[in-house]
Amino acid sequence: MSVPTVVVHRDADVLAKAVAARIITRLVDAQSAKGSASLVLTGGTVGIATLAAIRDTPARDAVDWRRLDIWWGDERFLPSGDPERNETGARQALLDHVDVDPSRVHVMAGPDSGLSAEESADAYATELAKAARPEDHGPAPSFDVMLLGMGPDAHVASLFPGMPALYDTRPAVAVHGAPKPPPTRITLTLPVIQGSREVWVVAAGEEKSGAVRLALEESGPVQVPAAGARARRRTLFLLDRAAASKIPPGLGRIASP
Ligand SMILES: O=C(O)[C@H](O)[C@@H](O)[C@H](O)[C@H](O)COP(=O)(O)O
Repeated sequence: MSVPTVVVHRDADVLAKAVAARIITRLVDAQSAKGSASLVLTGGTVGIATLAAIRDTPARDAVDWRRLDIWWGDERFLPSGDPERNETGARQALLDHVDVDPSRVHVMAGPDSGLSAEESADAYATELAKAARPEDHGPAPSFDVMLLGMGPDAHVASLFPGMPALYDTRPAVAVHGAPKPPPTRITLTLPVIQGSREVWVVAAGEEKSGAVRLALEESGPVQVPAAGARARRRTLFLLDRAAASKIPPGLGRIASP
């Protein structure tokens, strides 16, 4: 697994715009090389602000949105269209504004599908397996970019410290009793996160600074899930100055103006 590289931006607004530019470039490169690309979205303020920044970037038209597979790292187990769903936020911020292929937008089903949370997670795992290629060497695609927001408790996706999902080796699982509402969620698990080509953890604000430090040190992923957010090829921690304020000197930090 790759050692994280840290890039620090002035504030949350510049961070979102910088991550947006980085995503556009990464998707264009992947599509040029392979003919298609895959992107895993996250909920949370930075995750959604990044999507809105992509929407507002003229260079977004360099991406062939029809040849992009869009997945989610986690989802709140709520009915389709619920404003609290990560899917709803992503559609409003970006997906409703670009010409995505609906068959390549892979949503995690909510209760209105008639599935339980467990059944929804199993259905997603099946969809992941169908999309996996032999060269991915696993039960899910080796995603070009997996975006992960991070909570002040160092959770990523809906992998919260000490909870059973962190011990689960299935690709996607249901979460009950999540400390961040709503309590019932669907999440990818660490093996799928770690099978990605690139993982980008995005975080802004002083309240994330302690979790950032723990995540960059050799912490255990059960207590510090973001410490398990490591990719096959490249792991980035894309932060604002406030979230980076407790990083020990020399820990892979590349400061930007
Ligand atoms: O469903 C969710 O809530 C997210 O997927 C979650 O993992 C989020 O990314 C972090 O909690 C950070 O959220 P903030 O950026 O809003 O602090």
